[in-house]
Amino acid sequence: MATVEASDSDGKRQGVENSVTYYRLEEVAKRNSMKEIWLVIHGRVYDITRFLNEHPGGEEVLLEQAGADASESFEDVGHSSDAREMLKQYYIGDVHPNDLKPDSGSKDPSKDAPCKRKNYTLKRTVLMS
Ligand code: HEM
Repeated sequence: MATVEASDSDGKRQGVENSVTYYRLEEVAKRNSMKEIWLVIHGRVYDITRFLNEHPGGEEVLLEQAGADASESFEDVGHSSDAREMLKQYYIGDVHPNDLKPDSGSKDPSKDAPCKRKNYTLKRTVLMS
């Protein structure tokens, strides 16, 4: 696996807080099935395999973004702060610095296809704003 432990250069872990695992985008791209599904949101990598069945927006939209940068579609939906809080439990590391786009991957229209699910409602956004 092409990962780099930030605090692991001498082979020893120096404490959990300082340890970041970096993933290359090609590594993330392989995790694109129901068996294992990773997403990138704002430069962070999430293993959402066990969240698939629990996602209130359904598993289909997550599978559409599997292995890719879902920053734009995640924002397009207008997810609540609860949803953002949930992200933390699926966080596994950061995108490798060499693969980061200047804007952390949130605005590249060629890569970030907007969520393709038709007619999802934004009622939560409206209610909450
Ligand atoms: C791991 C990342 C994600 C988490 C933790 C998450 C979490 C949630 C949660 C908690 C909700 C309920 C509404 C809210 O609280 O905002 C929701 C709804 C929804 N999510 Fe996600 N979501 C994630 C990724 C995505 C992605 C990548 C898409 C792509 C389009 C998506 C599409 C939706 C849709 C369509 C709804 C339903 C909105 C509605 O009908 O009100 N989600 N999500």
